[in-house]
Amino acid sequence: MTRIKCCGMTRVEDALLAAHLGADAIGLVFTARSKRQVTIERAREIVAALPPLVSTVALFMDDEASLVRQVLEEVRPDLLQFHGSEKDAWCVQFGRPFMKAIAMGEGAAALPRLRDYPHAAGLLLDGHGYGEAGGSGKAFDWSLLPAGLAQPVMLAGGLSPENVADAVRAIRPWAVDVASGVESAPGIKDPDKLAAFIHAVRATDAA
Ligand SMILES: O=C(O)c1ccccc1NCC(=O)[C@H](O)[C@H](O)COP(=O)(O)O
Repeated sequence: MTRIKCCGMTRVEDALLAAHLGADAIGLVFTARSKRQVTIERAREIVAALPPLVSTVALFMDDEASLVRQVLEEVRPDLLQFHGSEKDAWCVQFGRPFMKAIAMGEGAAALPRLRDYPHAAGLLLDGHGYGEAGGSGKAFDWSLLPAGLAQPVMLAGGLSPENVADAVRAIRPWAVDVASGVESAPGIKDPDKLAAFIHAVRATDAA
């Protein structure tokens, strides 16, 4: 079964809808580099409203360790996700499971970085270029992915209700992740797109 993470939640109602439609995880973006940045207060409201067994992922991009610690203490996410040039040793300092995003936008030049995060619980492969923010809506060339990566792969970057079935069939990733492809505006989820995205993944799994 392909896990589904819906990222860039800024409203309680969107996070609840994603959960009730069957999303496995929601993402909360804390970096100021994002158009989907949430305050700690709003993040706490979202986390408190979620039903059990829906995971919460806190995202950062080259932020201060003090912000990560504050979020861990005050929001209590299940998983961290680092989106910038953070090194494996830096990510490990928090003693929590983390995903490392790898910018795949440069094509084959990005492949060596897939081996740089031995302590990551998984790799989130995104479509933007190195140093650029996530949530870009850019896809990358899925055929670049080497077989037999040691860590679970979360496929991201330009996924939408229209292309996610192809992505799941082509890659069979551990999980898929979407932000802009299910939005009407940055941080505002479109209920129809959200439902269509989750349905497309589940239908592909079942086929
Ligand atoms: O979503 C953001 O605004 C964002 C900004 C800075 C760093 C990371 C960010 N999002 C990370 C995600 O996990 C997104 O879901 C991922 O980049 C896919 O986005 P999209 O291509 O829009 O589906």
